[in-house]
Order: sequence, then structure tokens, then C-alpha cells
Amino acid sequence: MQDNIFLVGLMGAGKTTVGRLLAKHLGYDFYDSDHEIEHRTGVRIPLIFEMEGEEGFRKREAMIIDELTQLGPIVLATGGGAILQQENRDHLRERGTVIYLAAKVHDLWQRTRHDRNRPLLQTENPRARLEQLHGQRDPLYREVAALVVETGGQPVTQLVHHIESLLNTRRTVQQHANP
Ligand SMILES: Nc1ncnc2c1ncn2[C@@H]1O[C@H](COP(=O)(O)OP(=O)(O)OP(=O)(O)O)[C@@H](O)[C@H]1O
Ligand SMILES: O=C(O)C1=C[C@@H](O)[C@@H](O)[C@H](O)C1
Ligand SMILES: [Mg+2]
Repeated sequence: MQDNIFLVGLMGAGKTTVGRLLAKHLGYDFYDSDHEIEHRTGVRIPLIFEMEGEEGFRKREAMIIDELTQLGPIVLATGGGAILQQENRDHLRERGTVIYLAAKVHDLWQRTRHDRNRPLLQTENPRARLEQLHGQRDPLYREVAALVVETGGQPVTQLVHHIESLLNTRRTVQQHANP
């Protein structure tokens, strides 16, 4: 299961976009915990937040992450808040290679500002909210990640090539360490 790739990062970091393309390149199945929750409940995430609160959503998310991280090999795009729960962080770290897609708050805001499917950003000032979430979560993303990749102005295809080369280097180093 160590071949699994798990992407973490804030809303708009590109987990879904980068994850889908990376899976295609690697020939792995692609999963997205948010999409899986929506598929199974038959409703969009904002409605789950409305009916069950964030707490209800987090319970569903933990169950899905436990299940998906036992598959393999897969690329999994996690929800932005998945790393909040210790249980999820343990499953991610123990069952695959975790990659943190890091980004500047300004870029995250630009990438998410026209989308209404992220309940935590439906506030007066989504940019300030992203700033606050970044402050709270950046240490947790870094704690769980084996690799940190800065996503800036480069096209997604370039980012995917960069991740592939980091993964190859990591594999070679691990093979030399455990021949
Ligand atoms: N590196 C990038 N450069 C430019 N645009 C990007 C990049 N990564 C993602 N985007 C764009 O930003 C938007 C959000 O990306 P995406 O949905 O993949 O983020 P996410 O990390 O999955 O967010 P969430 O946690 O809310 O699911 C999309 O429109 C996507 O095309
Ligand atoms: O950052 C978060 O807490 C979230 C991110 C999205 O991926 C969804 O999982 C949901 O909107 C919550
Ligand atoms: Mg996503």
C-alpha cells in the first residue's frame, strides 16, 4: 500500500485537479473523498453541512478515508479539512505517501472565489477565512506530509511532472536504504 499517493492541502490547492492527472500518468485509480461522500449520500457537501453540521460531515469523511486508504494503488485527493482529525492523519501517513500541495493564500482565494460548493468559504470575507485556515492547518499538513510541493504559477501538467520526479527520487532513495 506504500505506493498510494494521498494529496492534502487547503481548498483550492489543486488536490482534485492535480490528483486526477497524476493518477492518469501513474496508471492508478483516482478517488476524491469529497466526491465519494457526495456520491454515497446523493447530495452536495453544503447540504450535508446544513443538515448535519461540520461535525456530521467530519464523521462521514473519517469513515471514507479509512476505507479508501485501504485500497491500492490509488491517488486520493482528500478534503481540505481531513487532516484535522488525528485518526485520518494516522491512516494517511501509515498507508501511503502524503503530498502537501502548498499555495499562497492569494492564489487559493483566486482559485475558489467563484465556487459555491465550499461551505466554509461562504462568508463575508473568504480571503480572511482562508488566511485563518492556513494559519491553523499549515502545521498539520506539514506534519503529515512526506513531500511538500509549492503550487504557484506553473501549469498543472508541469506540477504533475515535478511530483512524478520527486516520487521517483524518493523511491530510488528508499530502494538504496532497503535493498
Ligand atoms: N496549480 C494550479 N494553477 C492554476 N489553477 C489551479 C491549480 N491547481 C488548481 N487550480 C484551479 O483551482 C480550482 C480549484 O482546484 P481544485 O478543485 O483541484 O482544488 P482542491 O484542492 O481539490 O480544493 P477542495 O479542497 O475544495 O476540494 C480549479 O478551478 C482548478 O482548475
Ligand atoms: O477545508 C475544509 O474543511 C473543506 C474542504 C473541502 O474539500 C470539503 O471537504 C469541505 O468543503 C470542507
Ligand atoms: Mg477537491
